[in-house]
Amino acid sequence: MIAYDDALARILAACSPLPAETVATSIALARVLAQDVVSAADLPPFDNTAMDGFALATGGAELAAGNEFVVAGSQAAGDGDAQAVVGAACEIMTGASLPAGLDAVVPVEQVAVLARDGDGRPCRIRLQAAVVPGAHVRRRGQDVARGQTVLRAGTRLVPAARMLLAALGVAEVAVRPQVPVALLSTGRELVDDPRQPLAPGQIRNSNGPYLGDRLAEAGAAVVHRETVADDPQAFVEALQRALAAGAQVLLSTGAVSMGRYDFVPDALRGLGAELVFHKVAIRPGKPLLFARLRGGQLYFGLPGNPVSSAVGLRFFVEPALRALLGQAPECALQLPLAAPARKKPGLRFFQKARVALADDGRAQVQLLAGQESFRIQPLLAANAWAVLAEDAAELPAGAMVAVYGLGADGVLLAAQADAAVEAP
Ligand SMILES: Nc1nc2c(c(=O)[nH]1)N[C@H]1C(S)=C(S)[C@@H](COP(=O)(O)OP(=O)(O)OC[C@H]3O[C@@H](n4cnc5c(N)ncnc54)[C@H](O)[C@@H]3O)O[C@H]1N2
Ligand code: MOO
Ligand SMILES: [Mg+2]
Repeated sequence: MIAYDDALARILAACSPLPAETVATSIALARVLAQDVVSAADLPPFDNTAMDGFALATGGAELAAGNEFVVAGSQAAGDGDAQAVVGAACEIMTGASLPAGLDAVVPVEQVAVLARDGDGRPCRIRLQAAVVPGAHVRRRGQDVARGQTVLRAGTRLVPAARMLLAALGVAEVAVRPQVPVALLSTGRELVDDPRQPLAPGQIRNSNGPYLGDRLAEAGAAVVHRETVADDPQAFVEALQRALAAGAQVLLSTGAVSMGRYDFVPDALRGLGAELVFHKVAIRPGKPLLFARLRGGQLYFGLPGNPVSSAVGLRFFVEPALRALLGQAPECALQLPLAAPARKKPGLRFFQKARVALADDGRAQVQLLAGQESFRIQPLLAANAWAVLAEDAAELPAGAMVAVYGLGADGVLLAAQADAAVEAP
């Protein structure tokens, strides 16, 4: 049995980033950048006004209230470059480029219109408030300067990133491919079809759907999915179908512990795989296995209990996916425990947890009731995983513990720490 940190180091040593591919930005949502994005443009692309009003030349000094201007010209969003009439103001609409020679904008609410032309357009105004140089002007390049690195390799393209790429006119991006993953559920007791009545001794396959959903969020594409009974030969055939489908990472659930039908380790050895480790000093999920297949593919044998398989995915598979996607390892938040806790020393515990706000408004972490690895329901109350160190035994309230989001896909725990939803 090895320690978690050792297990993780061995996994990461087996992972290098998948070769990059170029895709249209329009279809790149949730993909991970393989290269930095350097802006080829300024944003905003030209000086423009933030307010509807009148553009003025201040001459570099504040214009006092009471100043009067003739209004010559009108500039709206979409109009091209314009030249100001010397000494005159220009009517201007939000987003319009600033006529050359003008450097400040006074909002329409802050002027008195002294005269209008035959079409009702203002032709003479008086300032009702002082106007400073640069007022209400959005400068070219104020948001993004040309040549600036706006997104780093390893960044997931969330909607805000795509908004920026769209604003900059970036048509294509170099990204990592989604990691092709196969999902094998083992166990003759498992039933996949929710309409099929259960015979005595049968249960429904709950790990398969959970892992499939989480894998999609974590940047993987499930290329093969199969449920096999406790039959080593059927398992080997399923594994070969997974490889034929192009899987680079294979996950199985079940059949890795001490039982008569826990055939996965031997079946892998029979295929010439290198068993990198089997059994880790953690709870839940202790019988977890990691192997490299003959073709170099990564194999994770996740224990069958539902929460054990979830922990295996979150703390073993997801770090591997991040490495394959060229992403840096995650950092944990450190948050105080809401209540004292006890645990068995020697094992690292991964606990269903809820980050919530205490009365003083600070985030704290609550370890949920029902930590047994067969209990799915507490996962719904959880918004985080709390990790209790190997050497810890008695943890007082307020002790700092490492906290991770439910998935590694970058949801900020702070955002999840909403006090509105109470833990049961
Ligand atoms: N003598 C020992 N027995 C067990 C040990 C041990 O150290 N010594 N470890 C226990 C721990 S911890 C775990 S975790 C499990 C791991 O078992 P396996 O990985 O071999 O998984 P199975 O035996 O196939 O199944 C375990 C459990 O999970 C249910 N299961 C399996 N697949 C699914 C699925 N897709 N959806 C829902 N539930 C699933 C299965 O029916 C069993 O109840 O071993 C302990 N035993
Ligand atoms: O570790 Mo098992 O995963 O406790 O149920
Ligand atoms: Mg078993």
